[in-house]
Amino acid sequence: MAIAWSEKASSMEVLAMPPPLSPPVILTQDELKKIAAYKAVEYVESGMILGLGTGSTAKHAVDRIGELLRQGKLKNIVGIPTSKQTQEQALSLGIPLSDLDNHPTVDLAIDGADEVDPHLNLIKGRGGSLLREKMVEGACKKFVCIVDESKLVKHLGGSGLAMPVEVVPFCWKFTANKLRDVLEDSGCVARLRKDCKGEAFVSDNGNYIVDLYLEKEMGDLRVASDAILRIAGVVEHGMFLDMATTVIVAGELGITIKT
Ligand SMILES: O=C[C@H](O)[C@H](O)[C@H](O)COP(=O)(O)O
Repeated sequence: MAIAWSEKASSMEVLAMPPPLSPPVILTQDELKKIAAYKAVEYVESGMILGLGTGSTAKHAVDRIGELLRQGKLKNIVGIPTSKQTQEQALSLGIPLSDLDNHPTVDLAIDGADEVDPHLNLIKGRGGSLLREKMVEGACKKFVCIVDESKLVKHLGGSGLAMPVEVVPFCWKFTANKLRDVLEDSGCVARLRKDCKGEAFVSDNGNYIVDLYLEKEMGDLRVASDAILRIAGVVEHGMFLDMATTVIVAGELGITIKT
């Protein structure tokens, strides 16, 4: 039985996969995402107000919730989508939807992440949905994050991929330069995210995304978070600190649940 992480955790549960068949079954990354998502949906109970995450992992969870509703195994669910994309998916599956104005407290949210550190801090937003995700997941009693093992990092930014920051379009270069300056000690490079046509990517909220690439660790994440949020022009960043209550990791050797 393998444990994906050896770092400090308040509790850890490792669910062993059956002994490997011969020849061993190699699961794709998408199959691992689906395994994590289905496991998370086991936490859903009838009558819950549910935060519905965004991205290729969360999509499996939303599909599964729709399936269980159709089968009558779940009842009276109200979904709070974290993006227009998830809203469309949920509507197509017949999941009743609402919003935070009408349901300011959410029982449970299930969502993916781009990076997970050993303390369950996350980077999210590489799909561009970080602001609504942070609002919905910040309103949750329980936030179950679902990832395949490729998302595990020793420290946030450690994958070498982007740490997204949502900014207002007005003078975005000014804001991007301020972001770079604030994270100068981490060797920060700031780039405006572009869409497939080479135009500025526009979020569901009409904002731009500046992607930060870090050569070194950010140090104290709370300090970095506060410094970023103090920049006029920043709407929100993709660090989700102390928000996930559970992380379900699917890997080749089984599922690991960290709380
Ligand atoms: O903006 C996108 C969201 O934060 C996603 O939850 C995150 O990027 C993970 O996406 P995926 O499950 O597709 O890797």
